[in-house]
Amino acid sequence: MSDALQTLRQRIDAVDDELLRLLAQRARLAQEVGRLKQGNLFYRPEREAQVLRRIKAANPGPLSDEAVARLFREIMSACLALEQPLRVAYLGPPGTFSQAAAVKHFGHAAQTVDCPSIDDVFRQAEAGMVDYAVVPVENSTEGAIGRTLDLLLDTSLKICGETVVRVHQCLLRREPVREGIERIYSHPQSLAQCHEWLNQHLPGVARVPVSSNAEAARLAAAEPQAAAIAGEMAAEIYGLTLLERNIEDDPNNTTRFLVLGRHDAAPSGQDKTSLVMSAPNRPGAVYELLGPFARHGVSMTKLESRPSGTALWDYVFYVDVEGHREEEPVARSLSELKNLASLLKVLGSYPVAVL
Ligand SMILES: O=C(O)C(=O)C[C@]1(C(=O)O)C=C[C@@H](O)C=C1
Repeated sequence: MSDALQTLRQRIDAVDDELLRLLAQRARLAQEVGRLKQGNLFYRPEREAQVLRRIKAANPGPLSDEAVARLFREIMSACLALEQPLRVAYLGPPGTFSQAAAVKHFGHAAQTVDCPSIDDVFRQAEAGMVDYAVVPVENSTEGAIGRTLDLLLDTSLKICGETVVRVHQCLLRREPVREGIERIYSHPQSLAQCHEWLNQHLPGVARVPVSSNAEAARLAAAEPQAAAIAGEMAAEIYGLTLLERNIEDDPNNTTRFLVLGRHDAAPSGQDKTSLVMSAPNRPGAVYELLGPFARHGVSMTKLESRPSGTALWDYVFYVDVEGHREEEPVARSLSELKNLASLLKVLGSYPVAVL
């Protein structure tokens, strides 16, 4: 080993020792916070968002803001696990983008619990079998996830966070070559998202829709002539070779997930409030529902309508606005809306996704 290399590695070792000492100091402080919180909520989404935002703003480089935020996410995850280990339900099986979303939001110290359906994810959290739930709510190419919106209408759970995952699809196979693939398994949405790539690179190969990308990976692991389209994490879990990365036709393909718990979040300084409302059946009623937000200068970031499920042509509106329900402009808008809407349910106020 050259002298220069040896010296640099010695200096890295010294920095690592110092980092370790500081991490232990941070973990002990978090334990003290945990003792103060006894009987209260341990997971504090607003505080975590503030820590990550502060770190990104203070980042001197050369690591990217994203990289330092990911590191601090894991540090907080490990510190929180000392206070209270968390269980988080997601739409399984293991290896789905929902699991990636749960890990991205809570870090690797949280225990993720796979559920067979979105209904089951809600049920597990409602019944207190898990502490939090992570559910997909919208995709940039496919639009709203209807089942999640429908379940939000009746649940006792509150939205306490959001996270956004870039959906990068990969071609996975047991054999390390592209030749000889006879069929490709994937979720119908993923097959659709990779339509052009498949036409160009694997024309004539049968596309077989299955219930999830992870299920596709599981099947491909058992069949030498098959391949799967799934996320990178499925390759490791199911022992497959990653033949091609980023084969989705739209490179910005993104899914937004909601974090649900039995509480929402305190104001973090940069928040969203989600609500669902419906208008009485008379001319101009829907228009009037939007008035309070306009009058109080509250920006709307999403408006989605769904059949109410009660009467024909009766709709409910899912709305996201900027700001926290405890902050004056949103609070005033909501109190005016109470008199205008035939249904008004605040689904939660929560920090805007940082990572
Ligand atoms: O500040 C707190 O309330 C803590 O418990 C500490 C800490 C952290 O590691 O910074 C850990 C968990 C919480 O979700 C938020 C922050």
